Amino acid sequence: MSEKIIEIKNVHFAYEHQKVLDGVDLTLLKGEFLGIIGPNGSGKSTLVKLMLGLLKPLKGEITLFGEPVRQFKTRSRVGYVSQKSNSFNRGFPATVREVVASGLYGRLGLFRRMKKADWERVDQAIEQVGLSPFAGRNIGKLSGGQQQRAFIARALVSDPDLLILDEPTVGIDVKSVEEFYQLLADLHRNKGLSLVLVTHDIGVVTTCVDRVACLNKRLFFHGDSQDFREHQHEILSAAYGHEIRVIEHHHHV
Ligand SMILES: Nc1ncnc2c1ncn2[C@@H]1O[C@H](COP(=O)(O)OP(=O)(O)OP(=O)(O)O)[C@@H](O)[C@H]1O
Repeated sequence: MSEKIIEIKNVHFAYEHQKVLDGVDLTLLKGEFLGIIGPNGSGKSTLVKLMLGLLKPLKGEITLFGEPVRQFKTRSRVGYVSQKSNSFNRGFPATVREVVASGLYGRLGLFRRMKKADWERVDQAIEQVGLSPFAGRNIGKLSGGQQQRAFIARALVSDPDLLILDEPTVGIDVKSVEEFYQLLADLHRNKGLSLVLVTHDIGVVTTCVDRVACLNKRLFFHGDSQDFREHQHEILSAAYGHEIRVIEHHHHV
């Protein structure tokens, strides 16, 4: 059987008195690409923070690479790009190379000097996301889509086995979004990376990912994207609470 990268069992969570997650069970196997969808405020980012051990469940268990997440120490195995990564101040004084290098600090310790081999890894990660021509440019002087690629490179520089992306395409134009999904599909296919993508783009989950989780406090669906496609109308109406029309996207990945 494939290795379980993430296992979430009967997880409940509340902020003060507001119940946000109610009995969620979810598994991510090695090499899987999971898309998490759900309406605004349905608990997606909270679930991601629980997966990362940044929040503690009220009830239930979460393991990462087979270890209880709160005790998990090998942080470099997990790359995380949060929703807010790209709300960067235009004047922020760091180059793409420096921002990407900061992804190694967790492993190296903030004050250890970067060696030549470390800078080579940085440049390799920058190349992987197609940003080599911008490596020396100030991060604030890139477009939103390019900045997002820089944050992916920062998450990739420690060579993680798992990449978690929380709504990474907010505020990015259609063409850059297409390229971005292409990049994720390549990483998934060619590097065997396990991926979790939180998105509002239902078209993407029906075309790019292997597995879909549809959340609104509890899971309304967790299964293969093919099954999701066949039943998406019922699943989405149940989870979003009203009839929604899915606009078909054709992502060429
Ligand atoms: N730090 C917090 N303190 C109190 N309530 C919070 C906090 N973070 C989120 N919430 C509330 O918990 C609920 C779930 O929020 P969460 O961010 O997990 O949803 P989401 O599905 O990621 O939403 P969106 O799609 O809008 O980003 C929301 O009602 C939100 O207002």
